[in-house]
Amino acid sequence: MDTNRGGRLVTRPLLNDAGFDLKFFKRFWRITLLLFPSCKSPSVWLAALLLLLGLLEQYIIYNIGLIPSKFYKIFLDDDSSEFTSHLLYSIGLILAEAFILSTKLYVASVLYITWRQSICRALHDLYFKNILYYKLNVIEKSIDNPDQRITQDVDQLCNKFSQILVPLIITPFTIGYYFYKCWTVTSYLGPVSTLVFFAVFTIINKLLMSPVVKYFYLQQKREGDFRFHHMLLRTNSESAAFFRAGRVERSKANAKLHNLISTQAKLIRWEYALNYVIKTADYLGSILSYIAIAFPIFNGQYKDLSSADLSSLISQNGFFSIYLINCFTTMIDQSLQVTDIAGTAHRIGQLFEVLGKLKCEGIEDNSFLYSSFDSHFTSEVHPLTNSNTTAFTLQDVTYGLPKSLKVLCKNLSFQLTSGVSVLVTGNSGCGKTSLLRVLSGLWKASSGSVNINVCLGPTGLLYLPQKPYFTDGTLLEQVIYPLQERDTRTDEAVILNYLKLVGLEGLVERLGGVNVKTDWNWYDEMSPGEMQRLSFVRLFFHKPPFAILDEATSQVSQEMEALLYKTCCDLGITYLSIGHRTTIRPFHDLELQLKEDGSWSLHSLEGSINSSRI
Ligand SMILES: Nc1ncnc2c1ncn2[C@@H]1O[C@H](COP(=O)(O)OP(=O)(O)OP(=O)(O)O)[C@@H](O)[C@H]1O
Repeated sequence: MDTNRGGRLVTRPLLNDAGFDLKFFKRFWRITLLLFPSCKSPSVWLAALLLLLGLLEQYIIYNIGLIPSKFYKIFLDDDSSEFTSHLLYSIGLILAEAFILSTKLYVASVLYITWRQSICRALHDLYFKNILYYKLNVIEKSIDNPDQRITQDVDQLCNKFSQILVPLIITPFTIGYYFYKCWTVTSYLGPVSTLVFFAVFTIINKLLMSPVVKYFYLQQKREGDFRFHHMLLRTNSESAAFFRAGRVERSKANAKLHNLISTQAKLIRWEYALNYVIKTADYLGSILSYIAIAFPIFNGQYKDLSSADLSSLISQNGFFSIYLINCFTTMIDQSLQVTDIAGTAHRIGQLFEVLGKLKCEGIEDNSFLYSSFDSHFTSEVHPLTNSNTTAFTLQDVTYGLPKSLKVLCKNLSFQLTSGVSVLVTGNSGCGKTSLLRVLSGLWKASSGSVNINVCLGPTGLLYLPQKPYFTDGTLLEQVIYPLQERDTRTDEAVILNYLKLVGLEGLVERLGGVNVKTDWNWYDEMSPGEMQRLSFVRLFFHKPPFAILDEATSQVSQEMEALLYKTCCDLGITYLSIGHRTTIRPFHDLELQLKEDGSWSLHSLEGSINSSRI
């Protein structure tokens, strides 16, 4: 069951989603190899240490369990000399147990973070390779919520597995041992009655658990819906306030709250019944050992024992039988946990599989960091040495929506050469931005060739989208993006000048400097026009020979727009822009007009120099 198809709810992956098929085992094996990459890896040593601590813990628990029986014997024998030594021995055992327990928890936590780091890194290596993150999130929709799989599922898997690993190995042996111990005291009665008792309560528990689990996950879903509604309003509170939308928002929030509360009420009722059964089992379990031992005592099997020895034996048996029940309970808990772990491992394995498949498909990314190749999209990355470089050439390119037969543009041929800026026009939805996606290799052209001769990125062809992208970090980090400080020499004075040029010096004042640490969410702190101006500062800072401007000035005034285009010209940046305003036409040499029927035309802005129609 996956309650998170919409990407905003908590998921509890269940094995039902996966199924125990060959693929499942392959995925599980892949995760296991990541958890234990080699015999000498730290996780193997940590797991071995954990196992050793688990065995020691069992030994100490056994001895602690026998402490009361020994005390009974000491008191009934009136043996004061033994009392002190047994007391010291008991305190020693308890201290040792406390030490082992906390060390075990510590080692399990270290193991958990080691595993989390190695799985997340392996996923990051694939996810951030080229543009796989885009492909997976936007085009390849075969798996849900990759972000949740990386951030939550990996965490759950590592956390649960680190806790369960040792009990999973040890519990079958402890069950066998305490079964035998019970048998030696009460013959078959003790172990069999424990087993029957356990089986009966497990069945009742299981019957009551089903509705509790169902309503628990429904509650999680409703909780998510409720929170999401408040989050949506928080993010868009200004727009809602302009609408004076308090009444409709309140009624929607109340409807979500009502759904949540009614589910919680049902959950509470089922939990009431379940708790009643659990408490009954707890207390009945504590007297079960007396029922089992009553038979051999009343049958005279222990009539030769002194009162002290008999009390001691009764106490011992109490411990054996309660611990046996405890072991059975642990085993059931483990089986539930194993189901969860298997489901989560399946989801993570699936993500690895899809990323691996996409990687093999060879998504192109000739950014400044990487360079690769595919049949429709070729790159010959070279440094720009002369002023007549062609940034890209499109030859007979036909493109459409991914995984769809809808064609947006047919047999398009044109190029972007330095000094000749191109304006792309056309009605909304005709495929202007899609052309940029094809150019950048995000979408594949269905036919024709796209030759990119420069690096996609700040040293070759920089892209400025309509909605600028800002990451977290300082103002300087926004400007130098997608480079990092270690990749480039940054001159704060230059950045400051550009900020002043576009009228953003106020930002520096608010932040206290260009490179002052801030926890700003940049989208909340700036107006859309300011974001676009800051985006241009990024362009001016990098001064690439070519730029793609996708309605990058739609939110600024015409005066500012003219200033931004003029500065591009002054800096020698040749651009391909998309824009609707007629005022930007003078800044371009050619117009590429896209039509809704898939045809196109290319002409000089002073007069047509070339045109084609299909
Ligand atoms: N990720 C996507 N998956 C499928 N279809 C998409 C995707 N993004 C856009 N489209 C569709 O592709 C078509 C062209 O979109 P595109 O963004 O290229 O239009 P546009 O000409 O830039 O429009 P506008 O001027 O409004 O920005 C539209 O019908 C749009 O719905």
